[in-house]
Amino acid sequence: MRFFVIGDVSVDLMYFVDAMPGPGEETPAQRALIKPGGAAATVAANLASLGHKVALAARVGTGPFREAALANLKRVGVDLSHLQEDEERPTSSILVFVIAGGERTMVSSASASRHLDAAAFKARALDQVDAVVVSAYALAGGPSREYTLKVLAAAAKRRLPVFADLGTGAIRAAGEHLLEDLRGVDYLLMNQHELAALTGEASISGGVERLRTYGIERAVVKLGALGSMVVTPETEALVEPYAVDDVIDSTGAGDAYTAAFAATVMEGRDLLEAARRANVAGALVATHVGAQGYLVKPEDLELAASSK
Ligand SMILES: OC[C@H]1O[C@H](O)[C@H](O)[C@@H]1O
Repeated sequence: MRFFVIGDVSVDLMYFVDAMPGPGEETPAQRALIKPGGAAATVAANLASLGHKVALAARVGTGPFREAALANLKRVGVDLSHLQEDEERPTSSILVFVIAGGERTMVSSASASRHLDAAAFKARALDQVDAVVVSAYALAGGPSREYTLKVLAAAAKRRLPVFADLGTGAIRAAGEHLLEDLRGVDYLLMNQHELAALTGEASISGGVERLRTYGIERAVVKLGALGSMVVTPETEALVEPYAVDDVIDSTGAGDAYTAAFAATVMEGRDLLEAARRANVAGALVATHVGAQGYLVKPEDLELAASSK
C-alpha cells in the first residue's frame, strides 16, 4: 500500500525522572537522551517498517537537530520528496519527561513543523497514493493547516481513505476549528483525554455521538494498558490489550498503534482485527526507549492472534 502522511517531524529531548518536579524545584534525571520523534514522522517510520511505501509531508528547519530528526526515516526508506526546508525557524524539538512506569509528559515547540507551505502541494502528489494519514498537529493552525486542508480536499475528490490522529497539544492550539477541519474523515484515532478535549464530552459515548454530528463515523479510542475501543455505527467493542510487563516509555506507542491500524485496515481486514494488531504495535513500542526506538515489523502483528 502507498500512504501519504502529513504532520510533524522533530527531535525529542528525553529526560527519565522518578517524578515531575514542582514549580521552582529541580529533580535529577536518571537518563537524558536525544531521539528522533514527531508524531507523523513516527507513524511514517512504522508504516515503512511494516513494508509499505510512505511519503512524509513535513518541514525541517535550521539548527543542529535536522539530521537526527531524519536519520531513521532515511534508514527505513520513507520518501522525503515532500519534505520542506525552513531557513528561518529551527527544526522542531520536544521536551519529553518520562516518569517511572513509562508515562510521558511533553512540552512542544511549534517552529518549522507548523509552517508547511501550502503552495508546495500539488494534487498529483496523491496520484500514486492509497490512503492519507494526518497528524492533528498539521491542523493546529498557521500555514500547515492550510497545507493539510488542501490535501484533505484533494483526498476527498479522489475518495482516498483518511486516517487522522489527534494530540492534546494540537487540540489546544487548534481550538474550535479542529472538529470542522476533521469533518468526514474516515477513521479518527485518539486517546480518551483527546476525545474529551476535542468534543467537550466527558464520556466516550458522548464524545463519539458528537463526532457523528461532524460525519465522523469510525472512531478508535486508545486506552493504553486497557486496550482500545472501536466505535462505528455497527460496533462498539473494547479490544483487549496485548499484555507486556516491561513498559518503560510510552512515547510513540500511539503513533505505532495508528500505523498498524491504518496498515491493517488498508490490507482489507476488519476494524477489530486492526485494533488487535495495533494494540500489539503500541505495546511493543512501549517496551523500548524513544518514539522510534522500536519500529514495528509485519511479523510482530501476528502476535495479535494470541490476544483473541
Ligand atoms: O507521539 C509522540 C511524539 O509526539 C511528539 O510530537 C514527540 O515528538 C513524540 O515523538
